[in-house]
Amino acid sequence: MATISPPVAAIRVAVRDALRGVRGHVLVACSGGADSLALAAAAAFVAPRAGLVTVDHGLQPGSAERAAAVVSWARDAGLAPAEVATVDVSGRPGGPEAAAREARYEALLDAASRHGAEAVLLGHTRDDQAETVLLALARGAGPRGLAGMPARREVGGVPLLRPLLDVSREDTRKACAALGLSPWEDPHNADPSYARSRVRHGALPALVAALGPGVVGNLARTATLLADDTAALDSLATAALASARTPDGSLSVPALAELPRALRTRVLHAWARELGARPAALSHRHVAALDALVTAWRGQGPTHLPGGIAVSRAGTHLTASSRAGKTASSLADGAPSGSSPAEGLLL
Ligand SMILES: Nc1ncnc2c1ncn2[C@@H]1O[C@H](COP(=O)(O)OP(=O)(O)OP(=O)(O)O)[C@@H](O)[C@H]1O
Repeated sequence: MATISPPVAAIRVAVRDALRGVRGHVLVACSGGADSLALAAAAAFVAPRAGLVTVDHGLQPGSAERAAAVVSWARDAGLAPAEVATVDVSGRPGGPEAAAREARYEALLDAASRHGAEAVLLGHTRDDQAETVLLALARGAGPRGLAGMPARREVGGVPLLRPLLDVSREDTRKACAALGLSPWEDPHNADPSYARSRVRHGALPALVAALGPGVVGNLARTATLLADDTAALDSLATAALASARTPDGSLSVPALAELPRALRTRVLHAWARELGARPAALSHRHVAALDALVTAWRGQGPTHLPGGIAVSRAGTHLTASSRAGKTASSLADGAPSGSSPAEGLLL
């Protein structure tokens, strides 16, 4: 009897576990790299119905050929539908990486809705999670950033699943080798002009050399622990925001002032997003300035948030207005920043 290689088996188990309760059709987002190729091969084996989408960003020579090769493999592997989504990344805000990511997620969500997929599967591994945590630590992120990438997150009504967050990158490579698959090597992954690449090839190996091989798994575990804490605090903050709200859409300063800082800053962050501040542009400085309107009030002027929103203290209320002259309640109703569901997604 043929034996299955342990990495292939481990990845199939991880995918099966992630799909527990999913009866319908799922789509694998596959770049052709080892991680998502191993994921797609496992999904073809364990999912009741799985298809594949590969996004062609048109940013590298040969990207169309790569996409066509991935789709051709997927059809042979029994994944249906298997399709290329071609995206235009020009004219989007942020750097080229952020633009490509946003365009990619939009295309994936669009494919999911066209095909009525119950979920989209992404190939992020434990190593990607450890890199994400290190990058977050280095930029001084709070618990939300240190919580890394969620195993499940709903965006625009579509669950995005990451079944491989407990699987090492080495195992996805071994699985591909065991299955006779030749993954595509993304040249960006080795390009030292990207911080993630420097973490992958420099910082993380140095930490492993200094502290031992458990570092990668431990960083990833930190993300899981903080994700639990963050989810609990977020639900408390949602309730606290509802209690601090007044009928005209402003927030009650006394209600905010009595909250512990950890909750208050979450409430203010959530309110700023609701008012239309783009998540990617909203920094801890904006939230600290909002907090000062509550806790360090000395008659200061308004706090300006990304998206042309100004928040002022008026007596015992925080009120918001936009450059266009809208007030807090109409701002919150209208999602004025034009943000897409894919914006602000953590990769
Ligand atoms: N061009 C693409 N088309 C479809 N999905 C993609 C594409 N690029 C990335 N993805 C999805 O996002 C995940 C993370 O991609 P990223 O490039 O950040 O990591 P990676 O470790 O290089 O992954 P991989 O080895 O699968 O390319 C991939 O595993 C895949 O699910």
